[in-house]
Amino acid sequence: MRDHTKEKAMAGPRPVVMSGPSGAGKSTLLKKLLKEFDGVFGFSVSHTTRSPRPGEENGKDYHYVTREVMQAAIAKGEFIENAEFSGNMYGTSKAAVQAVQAKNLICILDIDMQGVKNIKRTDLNPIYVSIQPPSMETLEKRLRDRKTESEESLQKRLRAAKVDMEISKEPGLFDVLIINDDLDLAYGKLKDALLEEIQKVRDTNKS
Ligand SMILES: Nc1nc2c(ncn2[C@@H]2O[C@H](COP(=O)(O)OP(=O)(O)O)[C@@H](O)[C@H]2O)c(=O)[nH]1
Ligand SMILES: Nc1ncnc2c1ncn2[C@@H]1O[C@H](COP(=O)(O)OP(=O)(O)O)[C@@H](O)[C@H]1O
Repeated sequence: MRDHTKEKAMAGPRPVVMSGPSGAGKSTLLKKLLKEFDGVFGFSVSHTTRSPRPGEENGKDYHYVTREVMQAAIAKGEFIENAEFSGNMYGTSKAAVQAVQAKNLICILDIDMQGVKNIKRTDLNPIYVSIQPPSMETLEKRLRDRKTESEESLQKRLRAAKVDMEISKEPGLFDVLIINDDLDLAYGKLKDALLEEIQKVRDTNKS
């Protein structure tokens, strides 16, 4: 039998996939994590064809590209996964994940349900975390209060959210399911779920 121990160790820490409806609080939670655990987590910067929101930075929140550029890159095999969400393209490039893993950090991917299903077919072997809102009403309120979406975009996101919330119940799809009601409580649960990996990275990077 081949010894995979070394290969696994060389592959570094397990990535973390965060998924859940738009407006559930994924960005809020992962930003807290990146801030508190600087030098432990790194964000996989996706590509998207949607326009940047005020305050978002190219290369930090997303790589903002045209559909043509994105399609060409996908055709060249540069993406691990890609999906169409609410009328825009989104995708994780191989380079985005490699950039984080090269630093021996836990790579966080913020991806939709199609992304989750496609990542399951790869050898990335992440921890799958689902972030869910307490209810559709709360989700709608949060999305409206965020003031980033047009009415049309908001309705598309709410429709996608209903589907997401149903599929998320599928047994075995996620390792951890967190209801983001009280933010501090949800963040505490997220940290608890990732504690073991956090400790591993700290131990490895210390020595
Ligand atoms: N499959 C996939 N989904 C992504 C990727 N990047 C972002 N998403 C998802 O696309 C959806 C829309 O993201 P965004 O436009 O930033 O809106 P927000 O979730 O409302 O902040 C969310 O469900 C994200 O998780 C990606 O690289 N691949
Ligand atoms: N636990 C919470 N309680 C109240 N508001 C929240 C909570 N978590 C996130 N929010 C707010 O809800 C909105 C959606 O959160 P966001 O992180 O952008 O979601 P996502 O990245 O999943 O689309 C944001 O305006 C955010 O500040």
